Amino acid sequence: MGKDYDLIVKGGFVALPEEAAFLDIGIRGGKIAAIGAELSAGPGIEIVDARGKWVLPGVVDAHVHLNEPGMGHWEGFASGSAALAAGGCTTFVDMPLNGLPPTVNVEALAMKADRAAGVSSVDYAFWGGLVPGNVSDLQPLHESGVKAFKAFLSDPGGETEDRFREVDDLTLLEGMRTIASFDGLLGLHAESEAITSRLAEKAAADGRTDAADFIATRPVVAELEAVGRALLFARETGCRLHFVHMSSPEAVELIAQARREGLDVTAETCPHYLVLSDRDMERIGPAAKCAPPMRDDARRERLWQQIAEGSIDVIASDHSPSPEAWKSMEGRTFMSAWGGIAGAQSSLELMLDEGAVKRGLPLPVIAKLMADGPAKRFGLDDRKGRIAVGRDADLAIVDPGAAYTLRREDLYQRHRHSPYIGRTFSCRVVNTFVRGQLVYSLNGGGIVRAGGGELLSPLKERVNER
Ligand SMILES: NC(=O)NC(NC(N)=O)C(=O)[O-]
Ligand SMILES: [Zn+2]
Ligand SMILES: [Zn+2]
Repeated sequence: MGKDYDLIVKGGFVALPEEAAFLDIGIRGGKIAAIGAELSAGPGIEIVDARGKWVLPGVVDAHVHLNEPGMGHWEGFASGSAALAAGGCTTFVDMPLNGLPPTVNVEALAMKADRAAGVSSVDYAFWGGLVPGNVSDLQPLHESGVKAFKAFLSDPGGETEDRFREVDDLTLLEGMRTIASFDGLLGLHAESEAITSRLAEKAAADGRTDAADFIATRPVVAELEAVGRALLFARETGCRLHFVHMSSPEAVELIAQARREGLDVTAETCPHYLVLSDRDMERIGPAAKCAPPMRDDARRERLWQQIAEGSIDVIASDHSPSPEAWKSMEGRTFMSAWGGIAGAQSSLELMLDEGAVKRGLPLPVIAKLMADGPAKRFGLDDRKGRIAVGRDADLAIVDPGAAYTLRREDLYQRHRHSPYIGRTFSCRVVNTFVRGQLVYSLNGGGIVRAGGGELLSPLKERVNER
């Protein structure tokens, strides 16, 4: 007779969907086979002692930019997935931009899948892009397994000719009609190009280049206008929408209202909008630059309330790395520095520290925002997102007593800048399991199993055979 389990994670404080409790998790063949108070450990079963630890479902980070193909010198699937694993993430969904070519047709998708295969340490899926001129590529991309489409309403930035571009209103409308026709999902970077670009021009003309000036070029109203316009188009087309990196509680409220009216729409925010403010952007400098910018403390606290009220569906890192030179004030200004936070490794620890420890949010709430919520929204919940029998054994084990101060050398990403360097965390990810395999061990050598990640929606034969 075969053994009941390959592995038992014993005695941890386990975040189930509805409650957290001291439980054992039995794992067999990479899946969760049993959850119980005292699972019996027969001969040959490996035991992981999780007493005194928190056991959470592995984070599903639905918003990262790992930059391959073409921009692997900025990040890459190996280094980016290592940082994610060290932060308790077991699945990511990679954005269609910042790599070259951008993922706006099936050919580009196949190139990206090639680069990730055998390289990523955690499981993954892909976004496709909606840009001017590619509406006819949306259905083929959908059939090739992209989990959602991304469009920018404002200029995504970057300097190359063939970079990802923002949509005009007609492209957005027609794209939404097409995506609705196959019941796909559209994710939006929602800031008004008309407002932000004119304010940026004026600032440039006046020689205003510092952090406060940058923040002033991207006001809350620019987010509200873009969200409002997209919701109007969603009413018109029936397209399902996901608003990425919402920075203001006003925008989250607009989305919540639309949902009450029956629209199929979700809101994402990121740890940086919850733990950093506009003042922190000024204090930290370009490592804390992103768009939309961080807001004032009152808005930040209101976002935490909206989390407690259930108005926010997804927390994602928006890990958008760049070389150090792009984040330096040498030869640059805050205004010309790269916009993007390279914080993937810290997402779960930030949410646990600031959410669970400081604000008393239950672990299941954090688990829902960081694993179950994104898994559901991005169609990965057949395998991912929960600690439940039958799901993949993807686990993040956190030591709630392992306070530490983040140093550059702790980071696994390619370029070691982060707005959180020097920050003291009250807890730390100690082990990350993907499908029952230990991938990251804080005290046992860091990344102990590289390159074992799987593409969750394999490209069709047709694509591979090209
Ligand atoms: N080109 C980017 O990666 N942009 C990202 N940058 C941010 N958020 O500052 C994003 O998601 O918009
Ligand atoms: Zn964005
Ligand atoms: Zn992004």
